[in-house]
Amino acid sequence: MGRRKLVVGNWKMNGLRAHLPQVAAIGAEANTHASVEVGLCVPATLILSASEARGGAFIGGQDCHAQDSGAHTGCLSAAMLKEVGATWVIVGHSERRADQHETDADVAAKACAARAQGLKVILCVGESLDTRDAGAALPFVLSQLSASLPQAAAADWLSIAYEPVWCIGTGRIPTMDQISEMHGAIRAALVDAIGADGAHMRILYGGSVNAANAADVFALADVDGGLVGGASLKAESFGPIIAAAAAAG
Ligand SMILES: O=C(CO)COP(=O)(O)O
Repeated sequence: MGRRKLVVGNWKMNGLRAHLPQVAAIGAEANTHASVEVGLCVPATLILSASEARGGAFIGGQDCHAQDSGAHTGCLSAAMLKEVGATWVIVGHSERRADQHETDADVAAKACAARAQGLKVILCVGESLDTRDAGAALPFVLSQLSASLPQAAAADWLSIAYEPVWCIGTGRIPTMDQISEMHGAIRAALVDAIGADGAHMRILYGGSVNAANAADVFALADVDGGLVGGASLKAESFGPIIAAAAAAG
């Protein structure tokens, strides 16, 4: 479908100014693989300096509030992220759904708020191990997707990340068949929900992506790239993942 591969690092609560050389090195890797869109979602404290060091990579935030401003101590609006250089933001990461009790409706509202500021959005979905073991992964993820999907969802500003919770930071990944099945089901659900544009929306896989498994994952039909945690913290581990996406075309 001509979908450009998208590979995004999620630094989570990692990174101080001392790590900015890694942003520059990853930005340089991005420049050598221009066929791939590369980004880094860094802690909010690093967005400004990372956006000055970013090279060919875009810089994003890891969450935003659904409101533009107000009495929400400790929260950041999409406008605030944008002002310091973010062009993308992740919403609905499973760690926020678990730790901050974010609901599907919260996630949809955050995505809309980001869109209103002109930010591009990665919306995360994924099942727990219990749900997977109960044989309910597919219906769970599809229902989470449908309830989290923002109004006016469109491929030019929204991407989906399938991140099974049991694969995040565990070194485990689903089988290639399981990833294919889920991405195919998400693709069909997107086309169902938003029409033909759903065929253009990028669907990323996330959860223990590394240099050893990236080529196999990125070769799957409906996998349009990855959302990478631990392996994105250093250019030496993220670079080969970017290269694998470039090779997968
Ligand atoms: O949660 C993730 C990215 O958002 C995945 O993290 P890991 O790549 O460290 O498993």
